[in-house]
Amino acid sequence: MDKLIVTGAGPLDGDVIISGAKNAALPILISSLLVDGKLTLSNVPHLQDITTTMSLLGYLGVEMEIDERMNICADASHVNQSRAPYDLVRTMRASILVLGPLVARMGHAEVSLPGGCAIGSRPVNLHIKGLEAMGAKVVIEDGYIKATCDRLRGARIFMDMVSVTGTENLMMAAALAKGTTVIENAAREPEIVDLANCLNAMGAKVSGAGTSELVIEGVDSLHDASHTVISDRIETGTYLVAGAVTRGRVRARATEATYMDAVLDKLSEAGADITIDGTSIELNMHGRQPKAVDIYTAPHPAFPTDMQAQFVTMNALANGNSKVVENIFENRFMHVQELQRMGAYIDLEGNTAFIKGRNKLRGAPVMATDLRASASLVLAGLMSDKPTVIDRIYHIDRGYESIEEKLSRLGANIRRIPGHVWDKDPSLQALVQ
Ligand SMILES: CC(=O)N[C@H]1[C@@H](OP(=O)(O)OP(=O)(O)OC[C@H]2O[C@@H](n3ccc(=O)[nH]c3=O)[C@H](O)[C@@H]2O)O[C@H](CO)[C@@H](O)[C@@H]1O
Ligand SMILES: C=C(OP(=O)(O)O)C(=O)O
Repeated sequence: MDKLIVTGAGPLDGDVIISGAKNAALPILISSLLVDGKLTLSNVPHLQDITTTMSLLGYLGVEMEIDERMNICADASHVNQSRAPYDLVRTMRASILVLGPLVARMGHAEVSLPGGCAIGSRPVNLHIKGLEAMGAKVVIEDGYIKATCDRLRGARIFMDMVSVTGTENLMMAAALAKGTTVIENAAREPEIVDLANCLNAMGAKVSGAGTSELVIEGVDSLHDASHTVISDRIETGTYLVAGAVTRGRVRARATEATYMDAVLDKLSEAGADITIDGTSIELNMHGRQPKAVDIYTAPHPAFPTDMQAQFVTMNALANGNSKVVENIFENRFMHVQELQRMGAYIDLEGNTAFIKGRNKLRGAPVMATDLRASASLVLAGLMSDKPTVIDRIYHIDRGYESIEEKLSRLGANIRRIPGHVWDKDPSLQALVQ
């Protein structure tokens, strides 16, 4: 297995180009299933999750062309499968998003219960309840969600928890339903708005995206369209925190500050100078140690759970004490144990991490347990006095495009060691003895 080795190398300084948003690109790519024609996408990030989604769509009969700049043309004219097997959906949570489009388009879907980051139990009851309200008959058998319906019909759906993929699944299903669907307590994330914009470009009638009431007037069919995926606000936030942790200066380019109020607000509170100029966001610490900040995760526009782990690392390296409360997922503190191995002072009590900041951490062999946890370990390695060897980095490759190249360009000391090189090199192995 590949590993990352990160060694502290002083303040980061430079520009980083932000990729398209994973969590927008995945539902949008999957929305191609709704069209008897072509969806052409640009600004798609080069990530393992995109490859996984393309394999799944290919299996379902979507023909795909991709160029070297990651422009993807998905042609779903010949979709001939409505079963998404375990092997293709087990590594990625977003695979559940084929459920709504397949029932809407084919009248039938069988989707294996999905995997993804092990950050909580992550049920899909709201996806199922919403489809049932639209007239689908749904059973769970042998690990598969099996849904059937001749034609979905519009319905009034109340989501009793705010669910991002739940809202997306139902929005896509409702686009081809007969009649009008209203989703109450819908998620308001920028990725929801991006999906709605893409669906509307295909001829759907979605309004209210970005508010908690979505109205979708079903249409009989959708048509060819092109769409550019929005920038990744979580990748942006991660590089800005890298700048904060190392007391440096990082300018994130090709991004969008309006998606990021909660995160930018906390970085300012931590003592960063933040300058927004068009599609660039610059963070400058002027050599200062960040100040500890309290964090409470909640659905957008509040502080995103996908930035919690990175802020735990920042607080572990900050001046002062802080608490970080995780309100979305019940098991999203697995990075804490690894950060403790690196010398971080963190006490965990239920869904709250109590953190006492310190100047530096100590490099250690650590294990990536999920996507953002992996990022938090890389950030910790940037301020450690010995090499940090991060194992199981396939998690990070799900969501960060070329992370070692982007960080190296900012001045970080980070190397990817392919598994076969690691296995044959005792000097590398000595780093974890
Ligand atoms: C591919 C993608 O976009 N992933 C994001 C998406 O995940 P995902 O869409 O899976 O997360 P949800 O918004 O659905 O989850 C929010 C909360 O609702 C609960 N819930 C959800 C669905 C359901 O049917 N029943 C239920 O109880 C979940 O257990 C969780 O406690 O939003 C999360 C919250 O911002 C992010 O961390 C993930 O990066
Ligand atoms: C949790 C995440 O991804 P997923 O929902 O695909 O597991 C994430 O992007 O942080």
